[in-house]
Amino acid sequence: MERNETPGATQPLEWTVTGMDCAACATKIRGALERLPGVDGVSVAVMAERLKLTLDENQTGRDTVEAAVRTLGYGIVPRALGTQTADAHDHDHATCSGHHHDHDHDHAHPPAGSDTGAHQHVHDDPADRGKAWYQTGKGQLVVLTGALLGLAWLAEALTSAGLGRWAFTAACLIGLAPVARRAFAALRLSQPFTIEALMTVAALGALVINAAEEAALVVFLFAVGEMLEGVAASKARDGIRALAALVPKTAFLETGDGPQEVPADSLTPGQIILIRPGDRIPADGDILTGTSGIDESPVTGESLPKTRGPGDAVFAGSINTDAVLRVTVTKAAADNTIARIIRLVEEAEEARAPTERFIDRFSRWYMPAIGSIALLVILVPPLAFGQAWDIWIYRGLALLLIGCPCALVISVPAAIAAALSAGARRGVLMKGGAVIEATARITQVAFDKTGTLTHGRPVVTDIVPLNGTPEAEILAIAAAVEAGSSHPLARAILAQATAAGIAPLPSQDARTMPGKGASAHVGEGVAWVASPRHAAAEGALDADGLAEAARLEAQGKTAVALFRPGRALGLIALRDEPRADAAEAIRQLKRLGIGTTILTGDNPRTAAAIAGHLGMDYRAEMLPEDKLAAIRRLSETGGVMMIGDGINDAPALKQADVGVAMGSGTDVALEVADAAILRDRVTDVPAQIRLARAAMTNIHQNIALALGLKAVFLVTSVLGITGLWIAILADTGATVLVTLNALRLLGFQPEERG
Ligand SMILES: Nc1ncnc2c1ncn2[C@@H]1O[C@H](COP(=O)(O)OP(=O)(O)OP(=O)(O)O)[C@@H](O)[C@H]1O
Ligand SMILES: [Zn+2]
Repeated sequence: MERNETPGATQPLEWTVTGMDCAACATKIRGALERLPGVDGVSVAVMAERLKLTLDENQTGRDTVEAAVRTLGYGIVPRALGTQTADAHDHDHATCSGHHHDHDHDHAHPPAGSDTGAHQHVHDDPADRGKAWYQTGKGQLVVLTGALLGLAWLAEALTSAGLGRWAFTAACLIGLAPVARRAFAALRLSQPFTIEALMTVAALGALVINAAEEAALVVFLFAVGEMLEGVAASKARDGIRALAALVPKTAFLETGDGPQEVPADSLTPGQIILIRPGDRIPADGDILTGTSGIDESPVTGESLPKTRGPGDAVFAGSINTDAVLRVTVTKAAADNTIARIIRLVEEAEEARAPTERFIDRFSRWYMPAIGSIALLVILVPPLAFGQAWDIWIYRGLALLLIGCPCALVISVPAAIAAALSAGARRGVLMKGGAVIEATARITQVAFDKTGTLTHGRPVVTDIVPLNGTPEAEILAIAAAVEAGSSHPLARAILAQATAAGIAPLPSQDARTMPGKGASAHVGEGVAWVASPRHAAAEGALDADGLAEAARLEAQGKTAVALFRPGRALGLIALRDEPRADAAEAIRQLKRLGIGTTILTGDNPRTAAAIAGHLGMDYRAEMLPEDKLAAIRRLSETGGVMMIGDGINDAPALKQADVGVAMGSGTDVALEVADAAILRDRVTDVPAQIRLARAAMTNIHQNIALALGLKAVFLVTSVLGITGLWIAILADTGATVLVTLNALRLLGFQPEERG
């Protein structure tokens, strides 16, 4: 293993424990590490099949933790904070770019932020990733125990009775050795109740009561189960990781003497790259020249190519379909959108759902409880009722194997990992199991209007002069005021001024009043662009002006007033078209039994026009704090989801049970909310809810399946109907069934059917 000689010794380190295929193992190690004496500052997160340790850089603590992990029979590799496992360095090159600029520098360049290439290689390769099943440790145990079992059967068939029994005993002991070693290691860390311990006791016990053949079979089946579980668990995770392989390895950098091929992860913001038609885009950037169709399906899940031209943003991993583009790089490889999506989903897999935490606590007493019952079953009938020891020891041992909580422990994380991947591949990102659970319980969805139900690209439709102000002057002053604002209305007004060839006047002291308007010092004094209501409240808009604004608003437009102290200069009307699929989305939500409301800062007439068209409730003229209060009130009656564009709705998004940011490419969208919808599709809102509901149904099925099977075999074991190998088969079977069931979610189609 490679030690992490990171300078800056006080930095917390992330270590990844490898070689674990089973969430139950992970839970066990976490238990052990959390109770290690003399180690502070360790935080442990269980991921699908590995464990992430974060510990303060403290040499003794580090050594203790490392030693403990190794004693338990696992590997441990450092992972410096800020790096990610998302990079595709070890992935199959055949799946990359397809355009053959594969070069030998593919492996040479770690992304910015990782300290050496070697680490990259190490932590991108936890234990057995990418190996065929027979090359993994668990696979080899299966082959070994299987071969020994076969030999033992052969020995029994071909030779006299005695030899067969010895062969089975040998097969059992050899296969059991690595398992027993881990059981003892855990015991030393005061973890007596582990799966390995259960297995070891059961197999040794079976040898004692002369059931050598069955003991060998049990060891073999245990090995098979562990391996299958590992294969299935890594499937759930690979779905999202494969995205990274879509970013090409190299890029054509524009240099003084022509284009030069360089590694994609050496690109830095500001560089200019050339992208040929048919190539995948190697970096996030803005188009400098060229107009082409861009297929963004890997990033946003949107399969229809969109036409993008100068000034538009493009994402790494998208496909440039028809023309040469020159693109200015805006993000280094490590924080391009696709890397952030992958990192987000990986982190989301760590964030445990409430159900998962419950299962965790449950399995902590489950194993000891079953262990005690097994002991009673062994002791009571022979001692109290003079029954034969053999029979009851055998039944007790079978019961012990029932105590294995694998299926239960893996039931939740497997489903969650699969659901997160299924969502992410469609551009619906959810930050963890808790978000999935909350989404499944939503009864109300509140929409912000601008940029969510509408395109968020209003255009100026009318300019109404007041008090004899010329139109050109209205635009010039309004544009000057709005130059300091990023509000969609402000951008529309600036765009209109540019289109009319009017330069904004110089301005100073620009301010914005959230939910009301903007102001600045322009020319002779201060000027405002604000809602007509605010203009009237300031005494600048008279009854005639208000009536004129109302007339525009009744047409579904948004009117703003340009005014100076006590004097209105004009009205500007803007129109923002509803998204084509908004009505369909609202209809689908209703069919899911979910109430819908618009919460908008816009005026009631415009809001009514859109709400009426879409068939939903509305609340208008809401200041940001009113939206917050409205969400709070809605959440008294059930789960509330708030959909916003992630910029000015941050408080409301936080307040809601599930805050969803909508809109492709909005940087904040990925960070601020509980979930993000990357394609501009309102129908992804009902899709997200359907996916979450499907995930919860899946989780409940899994829990019922795991507990149900255990309950059945608990009874049949006590009654002596089923024996040792059925007990272990039931455990393995349940684990595999549960994982396979979870994997169904990977293919879930959240779009409404029929
Ligand atoms: N920069 C601005 N320029 C002009 N008017 C503004 C500006 N900011 C806010 N307003 C006025 O305040 C009103 C409310 O703004 P707010 O940003 O809260 O909501 P909105 O963007 O219109 O709609 P939604 O709340 O649905 O996103 C706007 O309709 C507009 O009349
Ligand atoms: Zn198990």
